[in-house]
Amino acid sequence: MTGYYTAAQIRAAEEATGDLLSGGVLMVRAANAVAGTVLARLRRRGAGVYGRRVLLVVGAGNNGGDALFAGATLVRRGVRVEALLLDPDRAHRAGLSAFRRVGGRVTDGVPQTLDVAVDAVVGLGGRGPLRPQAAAVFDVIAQTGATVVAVDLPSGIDPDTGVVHQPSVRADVSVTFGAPRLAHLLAGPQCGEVVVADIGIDLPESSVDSPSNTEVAQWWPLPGPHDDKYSQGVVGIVAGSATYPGAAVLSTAAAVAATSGMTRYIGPAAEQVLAVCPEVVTAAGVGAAGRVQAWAIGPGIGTGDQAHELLADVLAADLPTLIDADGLTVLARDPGLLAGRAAPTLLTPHAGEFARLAGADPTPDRLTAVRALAERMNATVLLKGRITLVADPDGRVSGNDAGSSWAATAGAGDVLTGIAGALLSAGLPARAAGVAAARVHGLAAARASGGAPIGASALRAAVAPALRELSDLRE
Ligand SMILES: NC(=O)C1=CN([C@@H]2O[C@H](COP(=O)(O)OP(=O)(O)OC[C@H]3O[C@@H](n4cnc5c(N)ncnc54)[C@H](OP(=O)(O)O)[C@@H]3O)[C@@H](O)[C@H]2O)[C@@H](O)CC1
Ligand SMILES: [K+]
Repeated sequence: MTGYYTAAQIRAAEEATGDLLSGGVLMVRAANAVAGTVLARLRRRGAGVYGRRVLLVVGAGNNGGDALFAGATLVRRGVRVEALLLDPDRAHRAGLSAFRRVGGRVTDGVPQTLDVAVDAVVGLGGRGPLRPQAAAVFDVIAQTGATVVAVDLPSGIDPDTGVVHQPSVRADVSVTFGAPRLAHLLAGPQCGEVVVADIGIDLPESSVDSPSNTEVAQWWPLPGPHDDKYSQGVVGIVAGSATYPGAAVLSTAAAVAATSGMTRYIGPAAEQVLAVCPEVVTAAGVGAAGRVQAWAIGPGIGTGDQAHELLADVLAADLPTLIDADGLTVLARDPGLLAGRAAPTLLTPHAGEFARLAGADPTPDRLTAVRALAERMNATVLLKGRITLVADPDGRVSGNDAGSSWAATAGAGDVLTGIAGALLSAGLPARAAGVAAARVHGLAAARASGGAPIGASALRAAVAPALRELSDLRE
């Protein structure tokens, strides 16, 4: 599990090292990591590092200090390094003299040919967008095609909220120290590859995390020798309408693909569902469904009285329940439906449904927004997006970077509902079910796409192959 931290948590851990911080040891370690990353990127761009060109864009604080010490190391390796000081009077003193001592040069402009640009404008002390002078420098850098290495995190991105201010730096790689910051999850696409260097600081367990693929594989309920259809979970799907049977087919078929438990379907699209998945057991209503271990309700059910009645029936059963799409619209009008529930509830809104439930858009600070809604609804909330965030009412959050936006297609949410519903029925806690489903959804989308746009049917069909690949990671 990778944990993500606030700037305050990182600063407290640095301070706890005492002499290591005040004596500059932490900064030397950080600088070594920056130099190592720059050297690795130079090699990736071509043979040898001698004579290759690197520009350090240096701001007023310790983030710039990291770069200047790293620059000194690079100069000693024969790299041609120049430093552009945005605020010369406030540039890190010791760093600048170390850089100058070995022959590092200070410059006013961006060289025409450049291999690597180091963004050391701001790190944990950064607030707001890139200021105009720095923004102009990075505009010119973009034209050189240089690899951009961010020290700690790209400048112009808020370390704690991940808000990507405009303008800001977009990095190919971010090298950070001790542990990743919240921004590395929340603004993942802007950070590029994230390299975490050990500088010898100790951090407590984080309340924000993201599982590895191996962890997701280990959570996934795969049948053992003593399992039967009940021990693998029975999920009841309430979805679709006579006019819109597609949502029913997608969510039910995804549930069938996700686990080897049993899938029941309740709704008016039974015929269409059975045509695709004959293994599904259909029933006339929630009360007549027989044994169910978790419910997933919402896609395509409409938002009228009948949908309200279905949702009320499902929630009254007090089993683990996922609510999506139309189900969320109904719930937003009558949040009292959740009152008195003891079983876990997982709400899976996209930004628009989120706004209906919360009364406000989840952006720009999605982490704070999703936590607040989870607390208020006393339910686990999965906020969809390129970065999916799943918050428990107690404030713990798990995130998933889909790695691409191929899954942003009509019906993709129905597929997620089926996968997460199946995991709930197998007994996974709501947050784990949500983040694991989001991970497999993203892997399936990448697999189905291969670089071309996809529809939700292709995504659904790729769930099984994605799971097969994942199960190879189980120990
Ligand atoms: N402490 C240590 O030994 C270690 C520290 N480490 C490193 O230090 C970094 C934290 O350093 P830090 O605290 O000095 O803050 P930092 O991010 O450099 O900002 C400094 C100044 O920038 C300014 N500024 C703010 N926003 C701005 C903007 N948008 N655009 C332009 N300027 C802006 C603002 O000053 P202002 O101009 O507003 O007066 C602010 O005071 C950390 O990320 C890591 O890299 C590691 O080496 C481990 C050991
Ligand atoms: K930076």
